[in-house]
Amino acid sequence: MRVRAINHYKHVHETKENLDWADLVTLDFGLFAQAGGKEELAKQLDQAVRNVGFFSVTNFNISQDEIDEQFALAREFFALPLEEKLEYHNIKDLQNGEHTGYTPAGHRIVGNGIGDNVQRYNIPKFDGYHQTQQPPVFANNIAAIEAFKLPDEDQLIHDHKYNDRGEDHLYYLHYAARSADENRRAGNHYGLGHTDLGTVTLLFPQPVAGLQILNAAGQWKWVRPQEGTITVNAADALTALSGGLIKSSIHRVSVPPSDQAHVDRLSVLYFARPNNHVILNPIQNSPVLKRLGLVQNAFTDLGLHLTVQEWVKVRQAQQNRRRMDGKLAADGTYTCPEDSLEILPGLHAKVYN
Ligand SMILES: O=C(O)CCC(=O)C(=O)O
Ligand SMILES: [Fe+2]
Repeated sequence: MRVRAINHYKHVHETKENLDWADLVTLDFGLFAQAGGKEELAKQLDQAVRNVGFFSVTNFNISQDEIDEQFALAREFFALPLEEKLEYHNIKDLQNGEHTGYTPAGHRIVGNGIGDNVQRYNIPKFDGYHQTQQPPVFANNIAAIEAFKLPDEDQLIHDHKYNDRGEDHLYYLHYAARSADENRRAGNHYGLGHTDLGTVTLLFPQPVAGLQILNAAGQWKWVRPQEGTITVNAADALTALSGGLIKSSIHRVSVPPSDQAHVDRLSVLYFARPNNHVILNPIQNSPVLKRLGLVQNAFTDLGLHLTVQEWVKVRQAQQNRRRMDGKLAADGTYTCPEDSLEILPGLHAKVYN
Protein backbone atom coordinates (compact mmCIF):
# COMPACT_ATOMS: atom_id res chain seq x y z
CA MET A 1 0.00 0.00 0.00
CA ARG A 2 1.21 3.47 -0.70
CA VAL A 3 2.06 5.85 2.11
CA ARG A 4 -0.78 8.30 2.59
CA ALA A 5 0.25 11.92 2.28
CA ILE A 6 0.35 14.03 5.36
CA ASN A 7 -2.58 16.31 6.19
CA HIS A 8 -5.32 16.95 3.75
CA TYR A 9 -4.87 20.09 1.66
CA LYS A 10 -7.53 22.69 2.19
CA HIS A 11 -8.14 25.08 -0.66
CA VAL A 12 -9.12 28.70 -0.04
CA HIS A 13 -12.50 30.02 -1.19
CA GLU A 14 -13.01 31.10 -4.77
CA THR A 15 -13.05 34.81 -5.46
CA LYS A 16 -16.32 36.66 -5.05
CA GLU A 17 -15.26 39.31 -7.52
CA ASN A 18 -17.11 39.55 -10.76
CA LEU A 19 -14.23 39.01 -13.18
CA ASP A 20 -14.53 39.04 -16.92
CA TRP A 21 -14.30 35.25 -17.24
CA ALA A 22 -13.32 33.52 -20.47
CA ASP A 23 -16.01 31.40 -21.99
CA LEU A 24 -14.54 27.88 -22.09
CA VAL A 25 -16.21 24.71 -23.22
CA THR A 26 -16.20 21.77 -20.78
CA LEU A 27 -15.90 18.35 -22.35
CA ASP A 28 -17.72 15.74 -20.29
CA PHE A 29 -15.79 12.48 -20.56
CA GLY A 30 -18.85 10.78 -19.10
CA LEU A 31 -20.35 11.09 -22.59
CA PHE A 32 -17.65 8.87 -23.98
CA ALA A 33 -19.44 5.62 -23.24
CA GLN A 34 -22.86 6.86 -24.34
CA ALA A 35 -24.39 6.37 -27.75
CA GLY A 36 -23.39 9.29 -29.94
CA GLY A 37 -21.26 10.69 -27.10
CA LYS A 38 -17.93 10.46 -28.87
CA GLU A 39 -19.30 12.30 -31.89
CA GLU A 40 -20.71 15.04 -29.64
CA LEU A 41 -17.37 15.42 -27.83
CA ALA A 42 -15.49 15.52 -31.12
CA LYS A 43 -17.74 18.37 -32.26
CA GLN A 44 -17.16 20.36 -29.06
CA LEU A 45 -13.42 19.72 -29.15
CA ASP A 46 -13.26 20.77 -32.78
CA GLN A 47 -14.91 24.08 -31.88
CA ALA A 48 -12.67 24.64 -28.86
CA VAL A 49 -9.34 23.96 -30.52
CA ARG A 50 -10.12 25.89 -33.69
CA ASN A 51 -11.23 28.97 -31.79
CA VAL A 52 -9.45 29.37 -28.47
CA GLY A 53 -7.30 26.28 -27.99
CA PHE A 54 -8.35 26.15 -24.34
CA PHE A 55 -11.00 23.92 -22.83
CA SER A 56 -11.71 21.97 -19.68
CA VAL A 57 -12.69 18.36 -19.11
CA THR A 58 -14.80 16.75 -16.44
CA ASN A 59 -15.49 13.15 -15.31
CA PHE A 60 -11.88 12.19 -16.00
CA ASN A 61 -11.58 9.51 -13.31
CA ILE A 62 -9.11 11.20 -11.01
CA SER A 63 -10.78 11.99 -7.70
CA GLN A 64 -10.56 15.34 -5.94
CA ASP A 65 -8.89 13.48 -3.06
CA GLU A 66 -6.14 12.30 -5.36
CA ILE A 67 -5.65 15.79 -6.72
CA ASP A 68 -5.58 17.27 -3.22
CA GLU A 69 -2.98 14.70 -2.23
CA GLN A 70 -0.68 16.26 -4.83
CA PHE A 71 -1.38 19.74 -3.48
CA ALA A 72 -0.57 18.46 0.01
CA LEU A 73 2.75 17.03 -1.19
CA ALA A 74 3.64 20.31 -2.87
CA ARG A 75 2.75 22.24 0.29
CA GLU A 76 4.92 19.93 2.42
CA PHE A 77 7.90 20.23 0.13
CA PHE A 78 7.78 24.01 -0.20
CA ALA A 79 7.45 24.30 3.57
CA LEU A 80 10.89 22.70 4.05
CA PRO A 81 13.86 24.89 5.06
CA LEU A 82 15.58 26.45 2.06
CA GLU A 83 18.89 24.55 2.64
CA GLU A 84 17.04 21.25 2.40
CA LYS A 85 15.32 22.26 -0.81
CA LEU A 86 18.57 23.53 -2.30
CA GLU A 87 19.93 19.96 -2.18
CA TYR A 88 17.66 19.34 -5.17
CA HIS A 89 18.77 22.44 -7.05
CA ASN A 90 21.32 22.14 -9.81
CA ILE A 91 22.12 25.44 -11.47
CA LYS A 92 24.37 23.88 -14.14
CA ASP A 93 21.57 21.57 -15.26
CA LEU A 94 19.17 24.50 -15.45
CA GLN A 95 21.61 26.50 -17.54
CA ASN A 96 22.11 23.51 -19.83
CA GLY A 97 18.41 23.34 -20.49
CA GLU A 98 17.54 20.57 -18.03
CA HIS A 99 14.58 21.32 -15.87
CA THR A 100 14.17 18.79 -13.10
CA GLY A 101 14.33 19.25 -9.36
CA TYR A 102 14.16 22.48 -7.40
CA THR A 103 14.51 26.11 -8.46
CA PRO A 104 14.44 28.69 -5.65
CA ALA A 105 12.50 31.93 -5.84
CA GLY A 106 14.55 34.81 -7.17
CA HIS A 107 16.38 32.58 -9.64
CA ARG A 108 15.33 34.96 -12.40
CA ILE A 109 15.64 38.70 -12.15
CA VAL A 110 13.00 39.68 -14.64
CA GLY A 111 13.37 43.45 -14.56
CA ASN A 112 13.89 46.45 -12.30
CA GLY A 113 16.24 44.29 -10.22
CA ILE A 114 13.30 42.38 -8.75
CA GLY A 115 13.67 38.65 -8.46
CA ASP A 116 10.73 36.39 -9.25
CA ASN A 117 8.65 35.03 -6.39
CA VAL A 118 8.30 31.49 -7.72
CA GLN A 119 9.77 28.31 -6.31
CA ARG A 120 9.52 25.34 -8.63
CA TYR A 121 9.92 21.61 -8.36
CA ASN A 122 9.83 19.43 -11.44
CA ILE A 123 9.38 15.65 -11.57
CA PRO A 124 9.97 13.93 -14.90
CA LYS A 125 7.69 11.18 -16.10
CA PHE A 126 8.27 7.62 -14.96
CA ASP A 127 9.62 6.11 -18.14
CA GLY A 128 12.79 4.51 -16.81
CA TYR A 129 15.01 7.05 -18.60
CA HIS A 130 15.04 9.69 -15.87
CA GLN A 131 16.77 8.66 -12.68
CA THR A 132 16.38 11.52 -10.25
CA GLN A 133 16.90 11.59 -6.52
CA GLN A 134 13.72 12.80 -4.79
CA PRO A 135 13.41 14.42 -1.34
CA PRO A 136 11.80 12.15 1.28
CA VAL A 137 8.41 13.87 1.05
CA PHE A 138 8.17 12.81 -2.60
CA ALA A 139 10.15 9.56 -2.34
CA ASN A 140 7.83 8.30 0.42
CA ASN A 141 4.81 8.97 -1.78
CA ILE A 142 6.27 8.00 -5.12
CA ALA A 143 3.52 5.44 -5.88
CA ALA A 144 0.84 8.13 -5.50
CA ILE A 145 2.85 10.50 -7.67
CA GLU A 146 3.43 7.90 -10.36
CA ALA A 147 -0.25 6.95 -10.37
CA PHE A 148 -1.28 10.59 -10.75
CA LYS A 149 -2.21 10.62 -14.41
CA LEU A 150 -5.25 10.20 -16.58
CA PRO A 151 -6.22 6.55 -16.89
CA ASP A 152 -4.67 5.05 -20.01
CA GLU A 153 -7.43 3.05 -21.62
CA ASP A 154 -4.88 1.60 -24.00
CA GLN A 155 -2.46 0.44 -21.30
CA LEU A 156 -2.73 -3.20 -22.31
CA ILE A 157 -2.17 -2.27 -25.94
CA HIS A 158 0.97 -0.30 -25.02
CA ASP A 159 2.18 -3.29 -23.02
CA HIS A 160 1.90 -5.57 -26.06
CA LYS A 161 3.82 -3.81 -28.80
CA TYR A 162 4.92 -6.31 -31.41
CA ASN A 163 8.23 -4.54 -32.00
CA ASP A 164 9.15 -4.22 -28.32
CA ARG A 165 11.09 -7.07 -26.75
CA GLY A 166 8.83 -9.90 -25.74
CA GLU A 167 8.39 -13.64 -25.51
CA ASP A 168 5.37 -14.19 -27.71
CA HIS A 169 5.52 -17.57 -29.44
CA LEU A 170 3.80 -19.46 -32.17
CA TYR A 171 3.67 -23.02 -30.92
CA TYR A 172 3.12 -26.29 -32.82
CA LEU A 173 2.36 -29.43 -30.86
CA HIS A 174 2.18 -33.01 -32.07
CA TYR A 175 0.57 -35.58 -29.79
CA ALA A 176 1.30 -39.11 -31.03
CA ALA A 177 -1.54 -41.58 -30.73
CA ARG A 178 -0.78 -44.27 -28.15
CA SER A 179 -2.16 -47.69 -27.38
CA ALA A 180 -4.99 -47.94 -24.89
CA ASP A 181 -2.58 -49.53 -22.45
CA GLU A 182 -0.04 -46.72 -22.76
CA ASN A 183 -2.78 -44.16 -22.37
CA ARG A 184 -3.98 -45.82 -19.22
CA ARG A 185 -0.46 -45.84 -17.77
CA ALA A 186 -0.22 -42.12 -18.55
CA GLY A 187 -3.43 -41.50 -16.59
CA ASN A 188 -5.27 -40.87 -19.89
CA HIS A 189 -3.54 -37.50 -20.05
CA TYR A 190 -1.84 -35.88 -22.99
CA GLY A 191 -1.20 -32.79 -20.88
CA LEU A 192 -1.78 -32.19 -17.16
CA GLY A 193 -4.03 -29.44 -15.76
CA HIS A 194 -2.31 -26.06 -15.85
CA THR A 195 -2.69 -22.37 -16.55
CA ASP A 196 -0.70 -20.64 -19.29
CA LEU A 197 1.75 -17.98 -18.20
CA GLY A 198 1.14 -15.10 -20.61
CA THR A 199 -1.71 -12.79 -21.57
CA VAL A 200 -3.93 -14.94 -23.76
CA THR A 201 -3.37 -18.13 -25.69
CA LEU A 202 -5.02 -18.49 -29.07
CA LEU A 203 -5.89 -22.08 -29.99
CA PHE A 204 -6.51 -22.52 -33.69
CA PRO A 205 -9.24 -24.94 -34.68
CA GLN A 206 -8.51 -28.61 -35.32
CA PRO A 207 -10.97 -31.49 -35.08
CA VAL A 208 -9.32 -33.87 -32.61
CA ALA A 209 -11.00 -33.39 -29.21
CA GLY A 210 -8.68 -33.38 -26.23
CA LEU A 211 -8.74 -29.95 -24.64
CA GLN A 212 -10.68 -29.77 -21.38
CA ILE A 213 -11.31 -26.86 -19.04
CA LEU A 214 -12.04 -26.88 -15.33
CA ASN A 215 -15.32 -25.04 -14.85
CA ALA A 216 -16.36 -22.97 -11.83
CA ALA A 217 -18.07 -26.04 -10.32
CA GLY A 218 -14.76 -27.93 -10.39
CA GLN A 219 -15.74 -30.24 -13.25
CA TRP A 220 -13.59 -30.93 -16.30
CA LYS A 221 -15.47 -30.16 -19.51
CA TRP A 222 -14.43 -30.89 -23.09
CA VAL A 223 -13.91 -27.92 -25.35
CA ARG A 224 -15.78 -28.67 -28.56
CA PRO A 225 -13.65 -28.01 -31.63
CA GLN A 226 -15.50 -25.50 -33.80
CA GLU A 227 -14.50 -24.80 -37.32
CA GLY A 228 -14.05 -21.12 -38.09
CA THR A 229 -13.33 -20.12 -34.50
CA ILE A 230 -10.27 -19.39 -32.40
CA THR A 231 -10.47 -20.49 -28.79
CA VAL A 232 -9.02 -17.85 -26.49
CA ASN A 233 -7.71 -18.69 -23.08
CA ALA A 234 -6.84 -16.02 -20.53
CA ALA A 235 -3.53 -16.58 -18.77
CA ASP A 236 -1.50 -15.72 -15.66
CA ALA A 237 0.05 -12.38 -16.70
CA LEU A 238 -3.41 -11.02 -17.48
CA THR A 239 -4.62 -12.21 -14.09
CA ALA A 240 -1.71 -10.40 -12.47
CA LEU A 241 -2.18 -7.16 -14.44
CA SER A 242 -5.90 -7.16 -13.66
CA GLY A 243 -5.40 -7.74 -9.92
CA GLY A 244 -7.17 -11.10 -10.21
CA LEU A 245 -10.22 -9.73 -12.03
CA ILE A 246 -9.53 -11.84 -15.11
CA LYS A 247 -9.29 -15.55 -14.38
CA SER A 248 -6.53 -17.58 -15.87
CA SER A 249 -8.25 -20.64 -17.33
CA ILE A 250 -7.30 -24.04 -15.94
CA HIS A 251 -7.10 -26.55 -18.74
CA ARG A 252 -5.58 -29.87 -19.72
CA VAL A 253 -5.36 -32.18 -22.68
CA SER A 254 -6.99 -35.57 -22.41
CA VAL A 255 -6.63 -38.66 -24.54
CA PRO A 256 -9.09 -38.10 -27.42
CA PRO A 257 -12.42 -39.94 -27.44
CA SER A 258 -12.30 -43.56 -28.65
CA ASP A 259 -13.22 -42.76 -32.26
CA GLN A 260 -10.22 -40.40 -32.50
CA ALA A 261 -7.78 -42.06 -30.11
CA HIS A 262 -5.91 -43.71 -33.00
CA VAL A 263 -5.05 -40.47 -34.84
CA ASP A 264 -2.20 -38.15 -34.01
CA ARG A 265 -3.31 -34.77 -32.70
CA LEU A 266 -1.78 -31.54 -33.97
CA SER A 267 -2.20 -28.19 -32.23
CA VAL A 268 -1.33 -24.72 -33.43
CA LEU A 269 -1.24 -22.15 -30.63
CA TYR A 270 -0.18 -18.57 -30.23
CA PHE A 271 1.10 -17.47 -26.84
CA ALA A 272 0.59 -13.70 -26.54
CA ARG A 273 2.56 -12.17 -23.68
CA PRO A 274 3.16 -8.65 -22.39
CA ASN A 275 6.44 -7.05 -23.44
CA ASN A 276 9.47 -8.05 -21.40
CA HIS A 277 9.79 -4.75 -19.52
CA VAL A 278 6.21 -4.79 -18.20
CA ILE A 279 6.07 -5.22 -14.42
CA LEU A 280 3.46 -7.66 -13.21
CA ASN A 281 1.70 -5.28 -10.84
CA PRO A 282 -2.03 -4.61 -11.13
CA ILE A 283 -2.58 -1.81 -13.67
CA GLN A 284 -2.17 1.22 -11.46
CA ASN A 285 -4.70 3.76 -12.57
CA SER A 286 -7.48 1.65 -13.98
CA PRO A 287 -10.81 3.12 -12.81
CA VAL A 288 -12.32 -0.38 -12.86
CA LEU A 289 -9.65 -2.00 -10.68
CA LYS A 290 -9.68 1.00 -8.36
CA ARG A 291 -13.45 0.82 -7.96
CA LEU A 292 -13.26 -2.91 -7.21
CA GLY A 293 -10.31 -2.48 -4.85
CA LEU A 294 -8.14 -4.84 -6.92
CA VAL A 295 -4.72 -3.43 -6.12
CA GLN A 296 -2.80 -6.63 -5.28
CA ASN A 297 -2.03 -9.88 -7.04
CA ALA A 298 -0.35 -13.21 -6.29
CA PHE A 299 3.08 -11.63 -6.92
CA THR A 300 2.66 -8.40 -4.98
CA ASP A 301 1.17 -10.39 -2.06
CA LEU A 302 4.65 -11.92 -1.79
CA GLY A 303 6.38 -8.57 -2.20
CA LEU A 304 7.39 -9.54 -5.75
CA HIS A 305 7.36 -7.07 -8.65
CA LEU A 306 8.59 -9.27 -11.47
CA THR A 307 9.11 -8.09 -15.00
CA VAL A 308 7.49 -10.27 -17.62
CA GLN A 309 10.97 -11.29 -18.75
CA GLU A 310 11.79 -12.58 -15.26
CA TRP A 311 8.41 -14.30 -14.92
CA VAL A 312 8.61 -16.07 -18.28
CA LYS A 313 12.09 -17.31 -17.48
CA VAL A 314 11.38 -18.70 -14.02
CA ARG A 315 8.03 -20.20 -15.00
CA GLN A 316 9.37 -21.86 -18.14
CA ALA A 317 12.40 -23.16 -16.22
CA GLN A 318 10.00 -24.79 -13.76
CA GLN A 319 7.76 -26.16 -16.54
CA ASN A 320 10.65 -27.59 -18.50
CA ARG A 321 12.28 -29.54 -15.67
CA ARG A 322 12.87 -32.97 -17.14
CA ARG A 323 12.17 -35.01 -14.04
CA MET A 324 9.26 -33.96 -11.90
CA ASP A 325 9.30 -37.26 -9.93
CA GLY A 326 5.52 -37.22 -10.09
CA LYS A 327 3.12 -40.12 -9.62
CA LEU A 328 0.01 -40.88 -11.63
CA ALA A 329 -2.65 -42.85 -9.76
CA ALA A 330 -4.95 -45.28 -11.59
CA ASP A 331 -7.67 -42.62 -11.70
CA GLY A 332 -5.29 -40.14 -13.38
CA THR A 333 -4.61 -38.08 -10.24
CA TYR A 334 -1.16 -36.58 -10.38
CA THR A 335 1.03 -35.79 -7.42
CA CYS A 336 4.62 -34.63 -7.26
CA PRO A 337 7.05 -33.33 -4.66
CA GLU A 338 6.56 -29.69 -3.73
CA ASP A 339 10.11 -28.75 -4.80
CA SER A 340 9.37 -29.78 -8.41
CA LEU A 341 6.70 -27.11 -8.41
CA GLU A 342 8.82 -24.30 -7.02
CA ILE A 343 9.00 -21.36 -9.43
CA LEU A 344 10.66 -18.97 -6.97
CA PRO A 345 11.07 -19.20 -3.20
CA GLY A 346 7.51 -18.83 -1.87
CA LEU A 347 5.89 -19.21 -5.29
CA HIS A 348 4.79 -22.65 -6.45
CA ALA A 349 3.00 -23.92 -9.55
CA LYS A 350 -0.27 -25.70 -8.83
CA VAL A 351 -1.29 -29.19 -9.80
CA TYR A 352 -4.88 -29.33 -11.04
CA ASN A 353 -6.43 -32.76 -10.92
O1 LIG B 1 -2.99 -28.72 -27.40
C1 LIG B 1 -3.86 -28.05 -26.87
O2 LIG B 1 -5.03 -28.05 -27.27
C2 LIG B 1 -3.54 -27.18 -25.66
C3 LIG B 1 -2.10 -27.21 -25.26
C4 LIG B 1 -1.83 -26.36 -24.07
O3 LIG B 1 -2.69 -26.11 -23.24
C5 LIG B 1 -0.50 -25.75 -23.86
O4 LIG B 1 0.44 -26.15 -24.56
O5 LIG B 1 -0.37 -24.86 -23.01
FE1 LIG C 1 -2.07 -24.46 -21.98
